[in-house]
Amino acid sequence: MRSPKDFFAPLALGAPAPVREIPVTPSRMIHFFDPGNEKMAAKVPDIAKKVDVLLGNLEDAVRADRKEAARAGLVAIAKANDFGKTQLWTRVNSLDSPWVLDDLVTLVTEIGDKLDVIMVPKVEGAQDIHYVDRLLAQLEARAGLTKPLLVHAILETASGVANVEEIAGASPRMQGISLGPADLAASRRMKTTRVGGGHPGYLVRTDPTGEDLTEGRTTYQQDLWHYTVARMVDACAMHGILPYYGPFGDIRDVVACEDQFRNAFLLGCVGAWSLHPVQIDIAKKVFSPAPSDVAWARKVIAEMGDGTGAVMIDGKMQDDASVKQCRVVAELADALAADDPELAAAYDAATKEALG
Ligand SMILES: CC(C)(COP(=O)(O)OP(=O)(O)OC[C@H]1O[C@@H](n2cnc3c(N)ncnc32)[C@H](O)[C@@H]1OP(=O)(O)O)[C@@H](O)C(=O)NCCC(=O)NCCSC(=O)C[C@](C)(O)C(=O)O
Ligand SMILES: [Mg+2]
Repeated sequence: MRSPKDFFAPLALGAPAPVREIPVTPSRMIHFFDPGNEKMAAKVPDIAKKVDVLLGNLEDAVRADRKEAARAGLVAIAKANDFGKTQLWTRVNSLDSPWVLDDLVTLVTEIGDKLDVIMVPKVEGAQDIHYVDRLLAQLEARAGLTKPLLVHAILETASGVANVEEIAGASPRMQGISLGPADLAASRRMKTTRVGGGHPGYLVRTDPTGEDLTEGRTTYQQDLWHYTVARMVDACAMHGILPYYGPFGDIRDVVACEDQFRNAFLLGCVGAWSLHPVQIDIAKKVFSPAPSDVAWARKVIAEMGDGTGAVMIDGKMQDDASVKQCRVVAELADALAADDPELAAAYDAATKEALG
């Protein structure tokens, strides 16, 4: 464990100083693509205009014999394009794989100035982040980078969940954490066979009403990921970094995808992954606060004055704590609206109506 006094010191001579605050730029959807897949890569310049984050994936979902092609494809795409405000991230191979060292060396030295965040899969504990932290500092120094790369961990092993607080605080590079429900399910020996989402067998049932135990008993499906997402959100909030729901593998089921994303949004996540173009708009809709919620938040803030005391608004008690929640929603809305005139107009129209 580094001394708190050294926490913000660069880990290699010539490496840029770590950031003190994680930049909070919109990241409602982290859009995954395989940079070695020519069809997908061809769509990337257009997709870049619609997403907050583009992520060139090198890990799972890329076949072993396509790993080098994916890495080279990402280098070529990053060199050939300027994605403007859209962030460019990558997911490198896992730290125990034969590919990760070349992933890091190649990407940082070739396109380190174009990359914002490096996502590290299957993180088990702070030791994995420390390894990446030092290596990135050495490579940044070699590449002459002036802006430090940030690190995002995937929470997808049982030990990662057990150590999530120390992972979140392991380095000033830590930008955020995403839930990885598929590997996490396998690591925990859960009996699901899907990538994220619920399971019809995970339910509670109302009590019997008579002798027949099968009659008239409503069941309610429960959220398999509630505990993990809530714990991840706390760990991230404690360390000033950002939590994300990960992938929803049933691409066809856009309805359940929206529900899963919304649960994560309400619990504190700032975004989710889009694996297919159809999931981009779902994430945009869910992770941009609804105009009616923004209008309500702005109304409470306006009526609460300096934010202290207690008042009744539309029959509901408001005080310091509710105005703080309203500020979370209103500040997020302002940040998103700053780059999105359509959203700005929707928020302003709803506010005008609410304030009368
Ligand atoms: C699901 C798949 C196979 C369906 O791919 P498809 O070709 O069958 O779908 P489609 O509907 O036929 O595609 C229509 C068009 O969109 C294109 N397309 C399709 N997807 C994309 C995309 N993402 N970005 C850009 N373009 C895309 C596709 O190439 C096609 O182009 P075309 O019209 O010219 O023929 C495909 O969408 C895909 O491979 N997506 C990415 C999958 C991925 O990255 N998985 C890894 C993340 S999840 C994970 O790792 C788990 C975790 C966290 O680690 C853990 O929980 O443990
Ligand atoms: Mg995984």
